[in-house]
Amino acid sequence: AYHDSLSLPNGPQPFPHFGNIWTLYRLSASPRKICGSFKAHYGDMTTVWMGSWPTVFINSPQGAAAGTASRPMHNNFRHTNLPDRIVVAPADDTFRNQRKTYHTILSKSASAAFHKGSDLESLLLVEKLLDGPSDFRFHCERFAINVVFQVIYGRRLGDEEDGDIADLYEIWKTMYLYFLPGTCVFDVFPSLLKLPQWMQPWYWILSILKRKEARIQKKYIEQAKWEAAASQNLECFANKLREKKGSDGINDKAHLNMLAMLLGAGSDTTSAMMQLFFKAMALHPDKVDLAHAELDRVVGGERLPVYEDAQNLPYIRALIKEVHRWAPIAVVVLGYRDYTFPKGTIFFPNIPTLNMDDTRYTDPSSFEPLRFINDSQDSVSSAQSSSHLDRDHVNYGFGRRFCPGAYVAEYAIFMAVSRILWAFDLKQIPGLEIRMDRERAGLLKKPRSFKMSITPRSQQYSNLIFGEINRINDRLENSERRDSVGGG
Ligand code: HEM
Repeated sequence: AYHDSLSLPNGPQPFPHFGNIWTLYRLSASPRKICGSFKAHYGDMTTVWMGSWPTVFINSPQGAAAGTASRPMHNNFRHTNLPDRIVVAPADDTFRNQRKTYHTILSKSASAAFHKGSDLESLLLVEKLLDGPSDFRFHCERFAINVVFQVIYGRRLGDEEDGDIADLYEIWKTMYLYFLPGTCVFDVFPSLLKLPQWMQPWYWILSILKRKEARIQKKYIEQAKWEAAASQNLECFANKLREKKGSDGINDKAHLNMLAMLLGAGSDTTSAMMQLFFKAMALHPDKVDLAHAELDRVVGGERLPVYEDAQNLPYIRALIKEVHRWAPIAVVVLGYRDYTFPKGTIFFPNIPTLNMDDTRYTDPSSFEPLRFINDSQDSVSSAQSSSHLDRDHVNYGFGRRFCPGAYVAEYAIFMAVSRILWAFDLKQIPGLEIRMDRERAGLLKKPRSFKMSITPRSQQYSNLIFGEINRINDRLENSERRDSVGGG
C-alpha cells in the first residue's frame, strides 16, 4: 500500500511491511509527548503507517472539525466482536438509533434528573477524601461510576466494599485498548486475523473480558427488573430500554451492550478527568490559592458549595475548562472527507495538539485558567460553534461523535471540583516528582498512579461535611422507618 503514500501527508519514514511500528510503540507508551511532536515535525497532518495501513493524525482544528462520524473498518474484528458498542460502530442505522436513544436520557433537560445523584456523590467523595486521602484514585473511580450508574439504573452502585467497582475498571483497562486502532498486533499484521480462532489470543482475551462484564451487568439488569416489579415505579434507563426490545434492533444482547457501553464511556472518562484535575492542582499551587480565595469569598466557611454558586464562581469554571484543555483525556478516531485518501485510511484528531493550538491560545503550554475567565458559555455550547476559534477545548470530541454525556459530566465535575477545592489543600509531596507524561496506554490518557498531599483546610470544613452526611443518613433512616411503619 505504500505506493499510495504519494497522496498522503508526510510522516516518519515507514519500514517495509512493519510500517512505523516503533512510532506506534512510542505513541502507546507516551501519547501526549509523541502526539505533541507531530505538528512541530510534519505540520497540519501526519501519516503514521500501521503495517501497510496508513493512519493520518489531524493536527489542525479546522481539519478535525471537518471529520465524519464513520469508523475505520479495514478489518472487521472490532465491529464483529464488540457489537452494539457505539464507539466502534460505523455511521450506519444502528449508530444513528443508538445516538438518538442516548440523547433522550443525556440531553440538557433530561440530564437534570441526575443532578441530585451528582450532589450526593460529590459529598461522599469529599467525605472519603477526609477518611483516606491517599486512595484518591479509587475515590475518583467510585465517584464517577456511581454518577453514571444512577443515570442507568436509577440508584447508586455502592461503595468500596462492592468489588464490582474495582472489577469493572480492571476489565475496561484492557477492553478499551481494543477500541483504539493501532493497539493490537493485528492492526500491523491484519493477515493474523485469518488464523483459526483458537490461535488468536486477542480474541480469547476479549471474550473473557466481555463475559466478565456481562456477568456484572446482567446482575444489575435483573435487579432493576425486580425492583420495578416490586415498586412499580423504577423508571430507569435500563428498564425503559428493556421495554423497547424488539424495536430499533434492540434485543437482549444489544440491551446489555448499550448499558455496558454507557457505564464504561461515562465512568472511565469522568474518573480519568478527576485524576488529571488532582495532578494539575498538585503541579500548580498558585492556581489552588486563587480558587480558595474565590470560594472563600463566594461560599464562605458556613456551608458547602452548591451548583447555584457556579454563576458566581468564574475562576472555578475557568479552571475546569483549563483542565479539559491542558490535560485532555481522549484519543479518538474519526473519518475525514476533504481529501482523497487511500481506502481504509484511519484518522485521528490529535487532541493534545489541537488543545495546544497557538492560533487559538496564547502561551498554550502553560496551565492558566484565567484565559477562560471572561468566557460565560459552557463547554457544550462552545462545541456547537461553527468556528474552531470559539471552542473552549476539544476534549468532548467533534460533530456527530460529540460526547452525548457532556451535560452529565460537566455538572458532576463542577460539583466535585468546587467541593474538593473548597475543602482541601492540594499539594505536591516534597521530593516526589509528578509528571504529566506518566500515563497508562489505551483509549484514554489516564495518569499512572501518583502520590500527592490532600489535607483538609480546617476542622470547621470537615465538620460541615460530616454534618451534611449525618443529616442525609438521618433522613434516610427516617424515611425507612416511615416505610416500615406504613408497610406494617
Ligand atoms: C470528562 C468526562 C468525559 C469526557 C472528556 C468525554 C469525552 C468523550 C469523547 C471525546 C467522545 C467521542 C469518542 C469518539 O469520537 O469516538 C465521547 C463519546 C461518548 N461519551 Fe463521553 N466523555 C465524558 C463523560 C461522559 C459521560 C458522563 C457519559 C454518560 C453519562 C458519556 C457517554 C458517552 C457515550 C455514550 C459516547 C459514545 C458516543 C458515540 O460514539 O457516538 N461520556 N465522550
